[in-house]
Amino acid sequence: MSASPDEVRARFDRLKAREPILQVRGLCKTVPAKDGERTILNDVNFTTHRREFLCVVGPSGCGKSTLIRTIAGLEEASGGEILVAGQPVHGPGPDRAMVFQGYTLFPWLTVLGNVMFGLRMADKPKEEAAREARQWLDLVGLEPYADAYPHTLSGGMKQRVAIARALAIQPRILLMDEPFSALDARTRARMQAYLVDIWRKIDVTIVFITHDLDEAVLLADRILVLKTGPGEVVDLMEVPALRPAAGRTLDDPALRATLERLEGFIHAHETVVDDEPVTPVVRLASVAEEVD
Ligand SMILES: Nc1ncnc2c1ncn2[C@@H]1O[C@H](COP(=O)(O)OP(=O)(O)OP(=O)(O)O)[C@@H](O)[C@H]1O
Repeated sequence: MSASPDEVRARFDRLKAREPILQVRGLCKTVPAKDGERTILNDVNFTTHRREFLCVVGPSGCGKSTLIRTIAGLEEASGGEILVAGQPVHGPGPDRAMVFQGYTLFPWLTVLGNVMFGLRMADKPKEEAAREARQWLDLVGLEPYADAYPHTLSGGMKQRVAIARALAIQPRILLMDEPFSALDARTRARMQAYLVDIWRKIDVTIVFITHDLDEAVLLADRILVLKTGPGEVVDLMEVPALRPAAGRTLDDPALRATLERLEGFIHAHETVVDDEPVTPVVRLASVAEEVD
């Protein structure tokens, strides 16, 4: 059943009254090119609030990864600024953690060792780091696998360890760059449900890149829509539902309408980048259909 417009309005009023955690102001990114330079991101502006779940969508090559990597401090902005809890970003920091698409666990460390890694780097004593790491593993349902090595785990389990490892340093923002796109549709749907469950229990703001518009509509509070050539914001869309995922289904007419609007935006702004055709946006199954 759709949430009433008044309920949705009240929810977004509450969300926007929360402390801004991520402020992106006039962000530009240029890179050297044959004929001078190429603008990848142009004047990107948005604000994300505490405990918000923001999805970022846009056609291939529009600069989604560049945006999230610049927020992470892995790339330098060419102009503008990024503030996390009011502080300017000048490089990577413990207030932001990233989960990538590929499996990035350290293969020579156990699951527990992987989750302890950031805690040890932050000089936590070994026993305290192990105790905390076990709590994070418990949160993602993998405490029984603490002593296993990554190669013995399924793709979904590896990403749950990666999420636990990222959250263990207690970041303000969890940055996720297409974290589930290498997973099959069923596992992906389960991971979406896990992620929302975890996010509800902890104080973290999520910025989540996806190619999959269904995934964005099922997961997000708001969806940042980018276009290509150069990457610019075309909309910051509020998803008209009470909360992400649980109970959301694309049978809900309001969500269906949001999805259609998103598809319209993406198709209208799909373009040719550097004379190469752009890969079409992929849609996968809905959480409601797949989760057991
Ligand atoms: N350091 C760089 N030097 C040159 N070009 C770059 C650099 N970083 C990114 N690009 C180009 O900028 C564009 C945007 O790349 P980016 O990976 O951010 O897009 P994306 O929206 O994440 O793409 P996809 O959806 O395909 O993953 C691409 O055309 C890419 O080739």
